[in-house]
Amino acid sequence: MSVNSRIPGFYKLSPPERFKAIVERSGLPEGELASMVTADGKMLAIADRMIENVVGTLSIPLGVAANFTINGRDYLIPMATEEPSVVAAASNMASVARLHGGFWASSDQPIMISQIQVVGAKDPQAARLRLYERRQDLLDLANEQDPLLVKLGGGAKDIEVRIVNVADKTYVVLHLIVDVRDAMGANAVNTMAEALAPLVAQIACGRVRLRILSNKADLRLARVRATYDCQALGGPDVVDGIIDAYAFAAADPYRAATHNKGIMNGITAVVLATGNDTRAVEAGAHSHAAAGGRYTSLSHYEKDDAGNLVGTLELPMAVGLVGGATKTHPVAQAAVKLLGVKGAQELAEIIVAVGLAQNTGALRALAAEGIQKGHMSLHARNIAVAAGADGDEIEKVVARLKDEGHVRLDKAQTVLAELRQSGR
Ligand SMILES: CC(C)(COP(=O)([O-])OP(=O)([O-])OC[C@H]1O[C@@H](n2cnc3c(N)ncnc32)[C@H](O)[C@@H]1OP(=O)([O-])[O-])[C@@H](O)C(=O)NCCC(=O)NCCSC(=O)C[C@@](C)(O)CC(=O)[O-]
Ligand SMILES: NC(=O)C1=CN([C@@H]2O[C@H](COP(=O)(O)OP(=O)(O)OC[C@H]3O[C@@H](n4cnc5c(N)ncnc54)[C@H](OP(=O)(O)O)[C@@H]3O)[C@@H](O)[C@H]2O)C=CC1
Repeated sequence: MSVNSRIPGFYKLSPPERFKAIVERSGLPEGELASMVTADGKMLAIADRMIENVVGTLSIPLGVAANFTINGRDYLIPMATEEPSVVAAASNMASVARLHGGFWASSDQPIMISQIQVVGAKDPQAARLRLYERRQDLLDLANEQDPLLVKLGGGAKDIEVRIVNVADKTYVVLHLIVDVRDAMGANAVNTMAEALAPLVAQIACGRVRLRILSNKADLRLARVRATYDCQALGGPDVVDGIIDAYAFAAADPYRAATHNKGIMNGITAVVLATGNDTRAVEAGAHSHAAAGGRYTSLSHYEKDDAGNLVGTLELPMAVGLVGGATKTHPVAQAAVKLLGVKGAQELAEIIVAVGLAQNTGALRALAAEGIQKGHMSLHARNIAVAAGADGDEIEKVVARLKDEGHVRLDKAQTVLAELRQSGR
């Protein structure tokens, strides 16, 4: 059935009114869409302020990874993800890393880059130098936009001016380099870039087009290392298998994409749980993986003298504690409280530690028993539910699927039918 999606002023309705409108337009029974609107009134009101055209909320499971020690301190780490076995794998590797002191992490100052694109400058090379000559004026104007940030020790710190050539065009691109302290910083630096645009256009004798941050936040790297005990991982062959898996990802972009997806399983889950911008972090990660001109592994693995596995990971980590959904979503606020973090850099360090643990967990499984055993046995619960199992039936179906080694929907449906027929 086709739906007429033109709804003038849809955004002006309340969430219940919008829901009524989409039920009418969809032609579906209300009951089939009712799960969209299960949030309580308070949460619905919060959601309605967070984004546009809200009808309801989507609950994503929130797990807490155990066993993490980072820079000598223990953390309970909230992770929001829909994917089974992610939290288990992170907790598992954190307990192995713990045997050698856990994760050791560090991070750069929270520096973001905002880009101002100038088009039509007749003398781009000279324009570039004129912009450098006015560096202090530009920084002063930027800092007038955010006195609080400056008071906190942040603010615009420097400029860089690049020439970008595309076909027959030349753009003069000014980078405003801003210390955003405990913010993710997008809004803060975008405000500065927009305020600077007229002066930049005047100095460069061109016209400004884009004024927006770069998600290639490569001045804001977070890094982590951990030593995983050889025996606890399963022995020297597993360690060698992990190193082979890493070498494969380092050399082959097809494998690197999956390898890095495994890292992002952990990273995105913590970024989301803390109300941070998952797309910004993901864009930063993948641009970093391709920084050398060829897409490759974000992590590295090697052996120490005793044959233990040493894992390292380094990537941009633009996360904050003061802006975005971190301040407006009650679950994100609770997640930040549970972590007990004092600043954005500490949060960034925790997130990369989870990314490394997640990556090592997946590689260990791949190098040892294969991914399906652990992942699919935890996924079996989803399959049982998808087959229609309810209450006690779920664990019974899961047990049969695992015993018989087939975690598949058709098998789950057959098992469920048999259970119901036999009345067990
Ligand atoms: C799932 C495990 C850990 C089981 O592994 P296991 O050896 O059966 O676990 P165990 O029963 O010996 O328990 C060891 C520890 O794991 C944790 N653990 C164990 N079970 C649970 C559970 N049910 N719930 C929560 N935590 C669990 C827990 O910390 C536990 O310690 P304990 O608490 O007993 O002292 C293992 O099979 C594993 O790590 N598998 C890999 C899972 C994975 O990586 N999933 C990601 C999804 S696949 C993907 O998207 C990415 C990928 C794979 O393509 C990336 C790539 O290719 O690189
Ligand atoms: N490409 C991208 O990634 C884009 C992302 N976004 C979105 O931008 C949002 C993040 O922007 P962000 O600038 O972090 O958010 P906010 O603008 O909400 O927060 C930053 C502001 O908070 C104030 N502040 C208070 N205390 C501190 C502190 N300790 N450290 C730093 N600042 C402090 C500052 O001054 P003051 O109070 O004076 O403002 C600062 O400008 C996210 O929701 C993201 O999704 C938006 C556009 C593009």
